[in-house]
Amino acid sequence: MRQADEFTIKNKPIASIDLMEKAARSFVQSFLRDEFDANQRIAIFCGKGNNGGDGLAIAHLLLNNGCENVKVYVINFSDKQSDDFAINLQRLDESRCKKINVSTVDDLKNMKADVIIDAILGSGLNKPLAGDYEKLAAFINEQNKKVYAVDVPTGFPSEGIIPAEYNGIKAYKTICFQRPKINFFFPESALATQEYEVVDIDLNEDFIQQQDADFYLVEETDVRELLKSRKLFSHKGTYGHALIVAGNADTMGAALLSSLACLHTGAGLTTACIPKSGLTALNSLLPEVMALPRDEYTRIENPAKFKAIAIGPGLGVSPESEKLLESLLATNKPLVIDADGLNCLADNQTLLSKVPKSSILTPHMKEFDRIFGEHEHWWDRVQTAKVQAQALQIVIILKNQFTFVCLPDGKVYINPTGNPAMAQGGMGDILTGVVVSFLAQGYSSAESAILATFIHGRAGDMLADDNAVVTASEVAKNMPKALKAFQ
Ligand SMILES: NC(=O)C1=CN([C@@H]2O[C@H](COP(=O)(O)OP(=O)(O)OC[C@H]3O[C@@H](n4cnc5c(N)ncnc54)[C@H](OP(=O)(O)O)[C@@H]3O)[C@@H](O)[C@H]2O)[C@@H](O)CC1
Ligand SMILES: Nc1ncnc2c1ncn2[C@@H]1O[C@H](COP(=O)(O)OP(=O)(O)O)[C@@H](O)[C@H]1O
Repeated sequence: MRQADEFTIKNKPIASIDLMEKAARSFVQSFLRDEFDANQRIAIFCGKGNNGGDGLAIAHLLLNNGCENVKVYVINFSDKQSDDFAINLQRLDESRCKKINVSTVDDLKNMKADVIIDAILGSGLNKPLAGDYEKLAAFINEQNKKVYAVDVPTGFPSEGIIPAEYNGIKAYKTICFQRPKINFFFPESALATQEYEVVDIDLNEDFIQQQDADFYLVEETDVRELLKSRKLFSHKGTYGHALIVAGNADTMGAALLSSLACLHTGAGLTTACIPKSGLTALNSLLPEVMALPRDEYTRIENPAKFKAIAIGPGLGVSPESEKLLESLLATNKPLVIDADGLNCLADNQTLLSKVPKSSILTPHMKEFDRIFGEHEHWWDRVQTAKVQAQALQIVIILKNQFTFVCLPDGKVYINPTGNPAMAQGGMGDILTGVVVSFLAQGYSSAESAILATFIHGRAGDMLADDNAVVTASEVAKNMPKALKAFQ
């Protein structure tokens, strides 16, 4: 973003002070949508870098928008100041805005505010908060007021490890510029901000898009580009035959859910390889799905006849499961490996090196750590996923509220869809069915993973518009509608 900032200033042409003004304008627009009471006491805390410069410009704009009770607290803990901060300070001095210089936290004894704007430190944070800054963050947090952070809460790193003992400002909302910070996608960010909103500040989009980055946020346009519509004269053979090796006596539901999702995502044929005890349930609940009774097998006869194979949901961890997995690994065709398939890999790490290239692993956090080692921080976990996807030449779908799709070329696609209404057992089984369905239909592993995570989440989002909770089978059944929205 810093490069985009510089590029925009050089090429637009726009002076950095005008870009700051634009950022402040976008912030104020969003802020006033939430906080429309013009009589509220608004305290704006400004550091002396560009984040603080934004804060000063925001103060000016709020006054011009009829907010009468705006007070600026200039945080004077450092002698250094940025050029644009200095320009905006001069502008503010010439206005009627009240300004207080803060040299120590004691200067804030009489501070009164209904709402606080945090413009102390932004993306320039280069070390953990300590000393006066740490005390100031604690003071602001103790006020128990709504805090709106400008671009990033003070003390929150935009990227890298988020310390477990987070000592920065706890914002009610962060209004950030042009792109979300990567760290907003990690669960630890909940310590620093309850929510975030991205506002446009007119940075040069072409430049941003051309940047060679490690992290990409999947957007609707990407999905629209990837998805192919069903063709005239196509038939079930056109859309591939998927095999799902899943289920056990007490976890047959997992196999049914994956098969249901595979069916509803459009695979031409779906076969479920399940224990005999599940056949009645399969035949009565999912008559479209074929069965391959599993009890007597420790390997699949003729796996080559399937275009795509998934293994794991509800499978159980046992020597038989491991043998089954091993036999599929030996075919050297990409597999989708989930749940107990992953647990078998964790139990027998020698199998990991046998995972065929372009296979897709779909672990949640715990499954991931069982295979690749414990991780204290999400940042580290995603770095490991990125490295392992490259080393093993596979796709790793690391699942969470925001799912990270790590590709063999080292790129990481962040999936923005999905919601807490989906936090219920069986949701991962659905994702497996969706992934294998796309794979069967001829999409590449990377495409299947990106499409599956996005549309699975979107199907859940559509349902969550009217429902507090959505079940896994509802998400599966909503896949056709979610897909249709992209045609
Ligand atoms: N990019 C964009 O698109 C746009 C960005 N804009 C805005 O600019 C903001 C970034 O501004 P910025 O680069 O001036 O840094 P900022 O966050 O104000 O910090 C200032 C100084 O603080 C210091 N410091 C750091 N950590 C510290 C610590 N723990 N404890 C104590 N001090 C610490 C450090 O000084 P140093 O340690 O190097 O002496 C640093 O130089 C960005 O968040 C956004 O609001 C918009 O205006 C326009 C478009
Ligand atoms: N709060 C949430 N927001 C978005 N997606 C969620 C949320 N909770 C769960 N999901 C999605 O649901 C799925 C859960 O997978 P998993 O934990 O393997 O479930 P299960 O083992 O019960 O099938 C993942 O795809 C995950 O992204």
